[in-house]
Amino acid sequence: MPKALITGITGFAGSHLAEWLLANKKDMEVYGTYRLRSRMDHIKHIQDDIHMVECELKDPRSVDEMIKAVKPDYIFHLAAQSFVPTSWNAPAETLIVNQIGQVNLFEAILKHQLDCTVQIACSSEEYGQVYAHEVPIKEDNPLRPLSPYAVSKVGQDYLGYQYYQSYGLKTIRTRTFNHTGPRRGEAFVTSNFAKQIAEIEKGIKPPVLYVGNLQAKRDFTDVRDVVRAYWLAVEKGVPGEVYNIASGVTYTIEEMLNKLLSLSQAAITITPDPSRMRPSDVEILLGNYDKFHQQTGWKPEIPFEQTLKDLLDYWRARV
Ligand SMILES: Nc1nc2c(ncn2[C@@H]2O[C@H](COP(=O)(O)OP(=O)(O)O[C@H]3O[C@H](CO)[C@@H](O)[C@H](O)[C@@H]3O)[C@@H](O)[C@H]2O)c(=O)[nH]1
Repeated sequence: MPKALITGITGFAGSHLAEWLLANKKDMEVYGTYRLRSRMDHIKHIQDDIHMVECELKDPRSVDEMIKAVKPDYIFHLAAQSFVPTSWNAPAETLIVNQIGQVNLFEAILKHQLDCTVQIACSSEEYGQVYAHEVPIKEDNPLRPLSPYAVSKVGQDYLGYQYYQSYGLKTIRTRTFNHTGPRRGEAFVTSNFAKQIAEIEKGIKPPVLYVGNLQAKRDFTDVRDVVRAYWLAVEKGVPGEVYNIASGVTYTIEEMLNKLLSLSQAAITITPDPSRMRPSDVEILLGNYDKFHQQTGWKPEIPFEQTLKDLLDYWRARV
């Protein structure tokens, strides 16, 4: 049986991808890496159907042993320090986890001469400073990263390119724009606002919702559409290539907030919280996903309103 390995399977996208593979690729064995301190809540319901392997990506020996033991046919490299604000507080750690972790993975694959396809979770944050005439953004847009996180993803992206060119490692880079849905970490904006609304509805918190920069524009895709794209990337994508995964629609964070508020009966006051502002924030992300659509036929299917409703209901069931 072919084997799919998901780094970061205990996380948001990783757990959704594992679910999708179990439901749609019945001839595939699903493996995932975890660290001793990983929380298992997101995969508890599927733990009997997947194989979990302990691995610290920062440690080359740990990665080497994991790759030697699993020998995957497909790798979905989703594990990362993925929160932009953390990257200003911990830039070195962000670079080590994201870039060195990936180098360790690549080196282990080469050492064990695996013939596997590796999807790399790159990011629209890499585009960073984007000018009005450049949207919707195509893959050949200049990369002008505005955070240590974005720089770390540029590094992952270019390492993917370089290992393909140098060694023929079959990497496929996906530059995914913002994605959300149930299980989204509460630090990220959609989940953070949805959780605050759910807490206000339950009377756990006063009716005040704290916000950062509401003028930023983001292109949101449902995580369940995104993980389907990740499978199509390894199945139909061209090794060495890079693809945008996006919805092709952009909303200001304020418009997204208003959509969430319209799903609630609660009377809520919006209050700016200066600690939520960033040293520099990407003003607009709006992706052109034509290249990926032409290669794989993928397009997003779940409407944003449905995604936000599912996310709010997720928090309503938890707070
Ligand atoms: N987190 C957060 N963001 C806020 C808030 N208020 C406004 N924002 C704004 O909401 C936008 C989205 O913030 P995040 O949800 O934290 O996501 P991100 O920085 O855009 O990064 C996400 O998308 C990338 C792809 O573009 C991913 O690569 C990254 O891992 C992450 O998922 C940013 O412009 C941020 O300033 C708030 O209270 N919390």
